[in-house]
Amino acid sequence: MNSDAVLLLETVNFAAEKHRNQRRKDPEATPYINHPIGVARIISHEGGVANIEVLQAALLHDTVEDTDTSFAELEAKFGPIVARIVQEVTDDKSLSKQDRKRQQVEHAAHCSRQAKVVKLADKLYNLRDLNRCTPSGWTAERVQEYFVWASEVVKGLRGTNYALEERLEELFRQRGVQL
Ligand SMILES: Nc1nc2c(ncn2[C@@H]2O[C@H](COP(=O)(O)OP(=O)(O)O)[C@@H](OP(=O)(O)OP(=O)(O)O)[C@H]2O)c(=O)[nH]1
Ligand SMILES: [Mn+2]
Repeated sequence: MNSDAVLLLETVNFAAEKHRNQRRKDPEATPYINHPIGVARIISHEGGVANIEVLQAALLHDTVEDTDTSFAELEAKFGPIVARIVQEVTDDKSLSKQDRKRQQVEHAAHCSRQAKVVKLADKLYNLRDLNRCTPSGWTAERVQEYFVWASEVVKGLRGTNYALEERLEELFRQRGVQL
C-alpha cells in the first residue's frame, strides 16, 4: 500500500489542494500546480533522478513559501527527509526581496545534493517559462535580470546533475549570460 506510486499521488494531491487558488503570472494565468508538477517531471524525465523523497520535495517545494503550509505539517505527513529538502529550498519571506535573492546565491553551494537537484529543476522550469512568455507586467530588462540572477544561483549548484546543468548552460548561452 505504501508504494512509491501511492506516495506520489498523495503528495501531488496535497500540493494541488494547497495551491488550488493560485495562478502563474503568465497572461493566461495558468494554474500554479503546473509548476511544481513540471519541476518534478524535469527531475525524473530529464535529470534521470527517481528518488522518491526528491520527487516529493519537488512537488511540495513552493507550498511553505506560497501557501499556509508549515514545515511541521510536511514533516507529519511526508516525513523528516522531505520536510528538510523543502526547508532548504524555501526563501525566508520575512526578508526583503533583495535580501532573499542574495541569500539564494549565498546558500546554493551549502545545500544538500537533494535540495540542489530541486533548485536546478526549479530554475530550469522558470527560465523556460520566461522564454515561453513574459509574466504580466514584466519588462524585457526584468526578464534578463532574472536570467543573470539565476546564473549566479546555478553557479553554486554545479557538479550536481550534468543533464540539468547542460540544459541550463544552453539557456544562459542563448541570453549571452556567462555562467
Ligand atoms: N517564469 C515565470 N515565473 C513565474 C510565473 N508565475 C509565477 N512565477 C514564479 O515567480 C518567481 C519569480 O519571480 P520573482 O519576481 O523573481 O520572485 P517573487 O515571486 O519572489 O517576487 C518564481 O518563484 P520560485 O519558483 O519560488 O523560484 P525563485 O525564482 O524564487 O527561485 C516563479 O515560480 C510565470 O508565469 N513565469
Ligand atoms: Mn518554484
